Parts: sequence; structure tokens; C-alpha cells
Amino acid sequence: MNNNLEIFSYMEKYDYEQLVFCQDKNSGLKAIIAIHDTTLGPALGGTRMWTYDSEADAIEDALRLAKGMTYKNAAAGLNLGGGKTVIIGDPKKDKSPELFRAFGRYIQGLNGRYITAEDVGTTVQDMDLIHMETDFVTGISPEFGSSGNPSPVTAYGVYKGMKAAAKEAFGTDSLEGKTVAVQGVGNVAYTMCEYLHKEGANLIVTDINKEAVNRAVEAFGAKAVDPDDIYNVDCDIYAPCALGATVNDETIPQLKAKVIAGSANNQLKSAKHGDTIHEMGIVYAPDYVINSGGVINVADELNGYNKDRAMRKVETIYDSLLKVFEISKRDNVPTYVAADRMAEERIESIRNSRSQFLLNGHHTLSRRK
Ligand SMILES: NC(=O)c1ccc[n+]([C@@H]2O[C@H](COP(=O)([O-])OP(=O)(O)OC[C@H]3O[C@@H](n4cnc5c(N)ncnc54)[C@H](O)[C@@H]3O)[C@@H](O)[C@H]2O)c1
Ligand SMILES: CC(C)C[C@H](N)C(=O)O
Repeated sequence: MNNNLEIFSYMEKYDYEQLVFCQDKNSGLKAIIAIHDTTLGPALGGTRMWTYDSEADAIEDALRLAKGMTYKNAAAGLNLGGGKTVIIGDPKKDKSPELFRAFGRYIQGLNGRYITAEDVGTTVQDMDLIHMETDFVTGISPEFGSSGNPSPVTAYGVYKGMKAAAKEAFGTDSLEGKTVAVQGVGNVAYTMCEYLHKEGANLIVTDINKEAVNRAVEAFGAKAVDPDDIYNVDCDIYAPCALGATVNDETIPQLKAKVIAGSANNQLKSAKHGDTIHEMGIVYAPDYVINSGGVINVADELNGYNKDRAMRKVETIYDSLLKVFEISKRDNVPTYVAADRMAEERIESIRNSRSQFLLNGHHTLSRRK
């Protein structure tokens, strides 16, 4: 999309269903809810709070992230569609109970077409405020019978997914003695490092936040490097766990890793970068498959949260990735294309199985009473 905001043509191109603008003067709420596809079920996706350079950037982010959730939820085998919200604002300064409650009322107005949860810049406490106005929110506090913060579960899924990628690249899924370069040791990556350390992996870490680095150095004996140096360190696995688009023209020539497996969303700057790393023989674990543990966990709340059941489902990320690698080899396509095929095939098969007429209260026969 460009700054001319050709919204409808963009929505048509990628087949978006709905874009909702939410404004509340009293609380300062400015939010955009994007619903991409609800073939599989209601759209579930987190709420990101971020300071955007322009409104166009915020709309584009909401749209891009919502489509990612359609693919993530489909690939994870969830009966959920894809959506996402961005709230324009600084999470350190602009939060208030009024803002999240106003936002909750907008979600309620969508009557279940969209269900939210945490994303970058929002917390369990924010979800609890939203919950005061709507039930269409997950990742709320455990005292409400909920699953709480999804990050540790995302971390477990990334760890399992990294093992699957290691199996593909090295012939064994053991990470003992492997060196993992971790970019960003925040909520997800810290717990991921715990699993890796326990298995005997060597860790190289970086973060723009010095405290986060020090914590990892102290707890796991990790080696610290400067943020710009993480790409060219000697390692087996590069784990992007901070921002998106870090696999790009500048970073790819520096990479020594044989595997890319981390939690960040939208790791490839563009599709061509997925093609390049494929040609180089790097095993890339597609981001939305490996980082789906959080959404799998919060989705479990919709059936009455059961932690064991959720964790068992998160473990299937290992097999999903093996399937992606198999499709990649079978069809001779990069793994990001293979993952898209896996997700699209599932959406299409459900769409087709739903073409049959079903009696409900909203069709023409209901007028005959
Ligand atoms: N939290 C979840 O459950 C979840 C689920 C799916 C995907 N993700 C994705 O995983 C990533 C990490 O999520 P999180 O919840 O751990 O976030 P977080 O904010 O807790 O951690 C990110 C860390 O990256 C650091 N960072 C930012 N820019 C950096 C840079 N240029 N170089 C090095 N470090 C940098 C930050 O200082 C922070 O410590 C995000 O991309 C998020 O979208 C998270
Ligand atoms: C529903 C949330 C747990 C989603 C999470 N923020 C993600 O990007 O997968």
C-alpha cells in the first residue's frame, strides 16, 4: 500500500473481509481492527500498541498482521480465522483503563467475529480491562480461569520447532552442543533460552536492552554481542526473536547459520529473501508455524482452558514443521511457500466442505413461519 491509501484495492488483492476504525475522544483511543478471513472460524489475533510514523503505516501493519494470523491459525490446525488490532499510541505513556475499556466495547460490537489477545505493547492487565466490556478476549488473568501470558508457551513451541528444524538440517533434533545466536532476549526468548540451556546448547545473545542481555549472561552463561554483530557470529542456528524483516539483503550475506528458527513475526523482509536462503541451503522454519504456541494456548481458553491439552497441542508444532519441510522437498519450493500451501489447502478444504446448505435462522425459509 502507498500513502494514497488505496485501501479497497489492497483489501481486494489479498481478500480481506473487514477493516474497522475505532475512535474514542475521551480516552484517546485510535485503533484499527483488521479481519482477514473467517472461513475457519472467528478471527483470533492479538492487539499491538505502537507509535506509528503515519496512519497509513498503522493500517498496513494491521492488515499485514491479520493475514499472518489467518495463515498461523490455519497451519496450527485451529478452527479460527485471522485478524489483528493495532492501537496507535505509546504503550509506556498512553495506556489507561478507559482506553482499553473503550476498545473492549468496539470488540463487543463485532459480536464474536473478532477475538483479541496480547501482542507487542500489550499485557495480561490490558486484556483484563478489555474483559470488563467483552468476553471476546483471551490471554486474561488465570484467576478468570484463563491462560494468562502467552509468551512462555510461545517459547516452548519455538524450542520444539527449533528441534524439528535441527533434525532437518543436521539429521538429529538434539540441540546439545549446538550454538544458537539469539536476537532479542525479551519475554519469549528468555524462556526459550532456558529450554536451550537445559538441553546443553551454547547461547550467543544480543538485545538493545542491556539489562536483558545481562540477565541471559548470568542465568545461562550466554556470550553477549552488540546488536549489529549477531548476524555474522559463528553459530548453527540464528534465532530472530525481536523485530520482523531481519532476514534481508544486508544480513543474509553475513549469516553463518544453517538454520533460521525464532519467534519474531514476519522475519523475511520479502519473499525473495525466502528464496535466497532456500538456494543457500539454509533451513528456515516459517515464522508463523514455529511461533504459533501463544495463539494455540489462548485459543484453548475458548473450550475452557486446560494447560495439559494446550501444551500437547503446542508440541504438534514439531510435526507441522516436519510436514512443511516435506512439502518443500516434494514440490521443490522454499519452506515459506510450503507453509503457505499447507495453510491454504486447509482453508480451501473447509471452505468447500461448508458449501452445503444448512438450516439456520437467517435464511429465506425462516420467513415462512
Ligand atoms: N509473546 C508472544 O507470545 C509472541 C507470539 C508470537 C510471536 N511473537 C513475536 O516474537 C517477538 C518477541 O516477542 P516478545 O513478546 O518476546 O517481545 P519483547 O518485547 O518482550 O522482546 C523483544 C526483545 O527484543 C529486543 N529488541 C528490539 N529491537 C532489537 C534489536 N534491533 N536488536 C536486538 N534486540 C532488539 C527488545 O529490547 C526486547 O528485549 C516479536 O516479534 C513478537 O511479535 C511473540
Ligand atoms: C493471539 C496472540 C497470542 C497472538 C500473538 N501475539 C501472535 O502473534 O501469534
